[in-house]
Amino acid sequence: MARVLLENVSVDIPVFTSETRSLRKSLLRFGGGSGRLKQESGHVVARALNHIDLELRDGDRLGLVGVNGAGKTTLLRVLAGTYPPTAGRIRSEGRVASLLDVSLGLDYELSGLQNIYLKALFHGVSRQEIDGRLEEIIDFADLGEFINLPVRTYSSGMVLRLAFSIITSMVPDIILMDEWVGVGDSHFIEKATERLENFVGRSSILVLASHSEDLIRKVCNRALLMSQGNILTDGSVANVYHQYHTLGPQPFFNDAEYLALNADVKAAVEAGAFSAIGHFLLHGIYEDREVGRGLHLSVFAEDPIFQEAVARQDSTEAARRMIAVAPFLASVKLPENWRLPRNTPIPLDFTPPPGVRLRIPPGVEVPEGLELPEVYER
Ligand SMILES: Nc1ncnc2c1ncn2[C@@H]1O[C@H](COP(=O)(O)OP(=O)(O)OP(=O)(O)O)[C@@H](O)[C@H]1O
Repeated sequence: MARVLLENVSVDIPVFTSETRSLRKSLLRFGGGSGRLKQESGHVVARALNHIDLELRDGDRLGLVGVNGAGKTTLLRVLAGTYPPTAGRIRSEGRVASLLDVSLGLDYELSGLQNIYLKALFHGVSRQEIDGRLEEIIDFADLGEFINLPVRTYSSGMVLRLAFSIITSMVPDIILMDEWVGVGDSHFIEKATERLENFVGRSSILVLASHSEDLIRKVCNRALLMSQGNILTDGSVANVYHQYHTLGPQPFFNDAEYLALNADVKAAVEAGAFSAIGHFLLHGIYEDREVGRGLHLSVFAEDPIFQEAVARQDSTEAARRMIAVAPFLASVKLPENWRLPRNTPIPLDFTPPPGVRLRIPPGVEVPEGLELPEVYER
């Protein structure tokens, strides 16, 4: 039985570059520390994962979905044990095979044959098990006489073939992959794809990060929508993509929170009538509802853009307006460390109802000379 449990896991990565000094200076100048780049005891660190809770069980084929920099690879590295969490803890039961850096752990001075033992032992495979699979590993790598020569004499494609052959000969419980590995020339790729499918099929848990929706839909039965180091949604692949395509990687819609706040919807979803996001786009957005994170749709009562979209029954446009305005509402709680792009448009055309205050969210810059309306908090 395989199982993985992440509790409140955060990862901060120190950023050491020649720019660091000036980066530190600009952080000081802009009063930095609230966003994804923070100063910690004189160093600049990037928050790559932010308070992640996640449980994986037998049968999970988890797809990691999100834009560049969302935290997918970092999450895989934490699961692989390459990045220790800065905070929180991980418990994992089962043998892990990571296809993130397949050639990691090879010694280039040793022969291919010696490396088979070295790398397999490194992954916790016993000598006896390796003996039993040796012939098959060598056959698959198809390196001919090179198997007895030092790996430093191999081309990069040959190194990958050897490493791939060793890893995929294992029988792991948990497989970690960043995109579907493609190795070697076209003939080898064909062989490798078949081998990879068998390899994945034998595992109990798969975690696959990919920008290919087709691949995730084909391989996975569960998905996470990640953004800025946070998990926004954990649910079925269909729901995650539905949300990703309509709302984008925004923090304002979370299935669990929407259902907890709207008991009637929860009942309908449990009865199988809708998914949470499906209900929201078909019905919820037209009603005065709590969306989550302190966002209530009644704040759009006097907004012509939102109301016109609702009148046209254009839920996508209404949702777009919602996510353009929501970060600027003082009552909306953004995830910790959430930071918007500097040039995010400020919705100056939005008029809130009396008593509702607006603010400039972390990360957004007010263009020089722009007078903010009265409703913005200073
Ligand atoms: N080695 C590193 N040095 C500095 N920052 C890093 C490093 N690795 C990750 N980060 C930070 O962590 C964030 C998450 O990166 P990660 O590589 O996990 O994203 P991703 O979702 O896999 O992106 P992509 O789709 O581009 O592969 C990045 O925005 C970056 O700020």
